[in-house]
Amino acid sequence: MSSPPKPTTIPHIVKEEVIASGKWLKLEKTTYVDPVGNTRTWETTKRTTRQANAADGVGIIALLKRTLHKDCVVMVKQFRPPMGCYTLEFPAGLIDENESAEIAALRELKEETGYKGEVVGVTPVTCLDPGLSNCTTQIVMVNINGDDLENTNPTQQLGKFGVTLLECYESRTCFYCTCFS
Ligand SMILES: Nc1nc2c(ncn2[C@H]2C[C@H](O)[C@@H](COP(=O)(O)OP(=O)(O)O)O2)c(=O)[nH]1
Repeated sequence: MSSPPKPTTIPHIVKEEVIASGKWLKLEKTTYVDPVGNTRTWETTKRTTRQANAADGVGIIALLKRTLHKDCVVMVKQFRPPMGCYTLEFPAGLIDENESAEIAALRELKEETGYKGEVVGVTPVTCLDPGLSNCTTQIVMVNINGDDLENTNPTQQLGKFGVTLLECYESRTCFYCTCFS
């Protein structure tokens, strides 16, 4: 005879204790009740910089549009200390205090690539690595008018990002890309 099923429980957080804290990140021990009613703990990382009611950061899918060129997705190459190597990424950054995702995206795009863009869409807040961290992001879609004089010779404000353009083979999708710098 099988044992009777445990009653289902609404999972919830019991307490969050800080184990270690730095300037940018903290490690917490999260005590929670799981969906079958067991009390358990989880090791959780969080950013210390999170603003109330906002995602931690933005990721920017920026499409460079120029006459007589295929559209290009703008990527940045940068050295990432946690990886110990260079990575090729969508431009991204943290949302500042009192900043919207849209404004943060245009600011970060300008800083990292020199391009001035126009927001054409933004996703809801989404988590990034929920088994590790409560970090969240919003993906912001941006068009760049590459024919605009201020976008013909963009200069980065921070000077530490390598800007790479991925050319779109298909005008409607950007899944098949070739790389030139
Ligand atoms: N996780 C983590 N994040 C960091 C650390 N130092 C800075 N950051 C954050 C702050 C910025 O939003 C972003 C880039 O920092 P940075 O390279 O010092 O850039 P910047 O201050 O030159 O713009 O990363 C750091 O040591 N760890």
